[in-house]
Amino acid sequence: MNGNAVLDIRDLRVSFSVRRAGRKYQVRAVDGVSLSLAEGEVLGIVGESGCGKTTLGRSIVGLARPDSGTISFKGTDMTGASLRNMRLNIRMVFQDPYASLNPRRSIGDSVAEAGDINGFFTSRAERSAAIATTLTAVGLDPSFAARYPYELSGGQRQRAGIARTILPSPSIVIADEPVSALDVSVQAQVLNLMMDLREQLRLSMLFISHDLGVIGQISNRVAVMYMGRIVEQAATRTVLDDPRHPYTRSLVAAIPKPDPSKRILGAIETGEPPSLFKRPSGCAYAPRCPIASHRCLVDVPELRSAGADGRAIACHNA
Ligand SMILES: Nc1ncnc2c1ncn2[C@@H]1O[C@H](COP(=O)(O)OP(=O)(O)OP(=O)(O)O)[C@@H](O)[C@H]1O
Repeated sequence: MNGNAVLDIRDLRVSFSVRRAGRKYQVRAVDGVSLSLAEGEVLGIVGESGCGKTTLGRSIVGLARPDSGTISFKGTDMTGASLRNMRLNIRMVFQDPYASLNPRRSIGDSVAEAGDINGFFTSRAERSAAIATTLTAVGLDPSFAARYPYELSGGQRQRAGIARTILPSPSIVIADEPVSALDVSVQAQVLNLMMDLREQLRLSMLFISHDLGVIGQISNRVAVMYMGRIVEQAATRTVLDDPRHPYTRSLVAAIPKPDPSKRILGAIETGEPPSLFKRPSGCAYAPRCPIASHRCLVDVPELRSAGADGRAIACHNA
């Protein structure tokens, strides 16, 4: 395992049994993912809808059961065992704060829930003070404790959703598309809040998004996912300035750039979007890839380190 990693994932596989047109399929949502997250680091996970990003995040917080592989927090494997206290160290912010805020509970009760379940507060006064401090930390007035989710705007609700994940203060936050459902005008405010909290609380973060532009603003490193696998991983600047995997190139090309000299050429995809029901036998990206060769149709490329900057790529031809 990586020496200073707070989170280390090895060969994680998560699949679902799905019925379609009378037949039973095994959908491999996460198909052999390995990654590590260093203390204080923000690792962006990017890829299009259905590539397995959410399933990866959910399995780390114990909401999806892995078929195999290991998930270690500071060196202790969390798969299998019921390690409730350990789970408090890793919390998840969801795209839709309604998914984590119970509409019938006050914001204060929702924010305190993990602390309540785990006997974190020794008195009512301590609990109220912790709620007030946490609401203030996410930019909400302490009076929001008495309100209900329907009384809040989208941005305020996501702030409350974030407050819920930092009481008690965790080591790692998994943020799953935390700004995608918000108006563009409030997206930057919530991203800034997450960056401030990361610094103040010394959080490590897995930041999941389909939008490489958003990931670029917030992450130190990026892992690009395609059909359940990581196809390229490198420092954020390296990925944005010099993407090598043809899929990463198409994602970077899709970020609007005013300067034509910065546009990436030769990144046009062909073919159908992927379906996990028809996984190609070789490289999963080959049917859409502009540089695919015969080998790509039969031989699945492994993620291999490529270059001194920590870059790894899974491509025969990049
Ligand atoms: N509980 C489930 N039962 C069956 N299939 C599932 C389940 N959860 C996810 N899947 C399937 O696993 C695949 C990966 O889904 P996942 O939500 O992890 O992808 P994603 O990249 O997060 O996409 P999105 O951004 O649309 O949420 C998809 O094909 C999805 O339909």
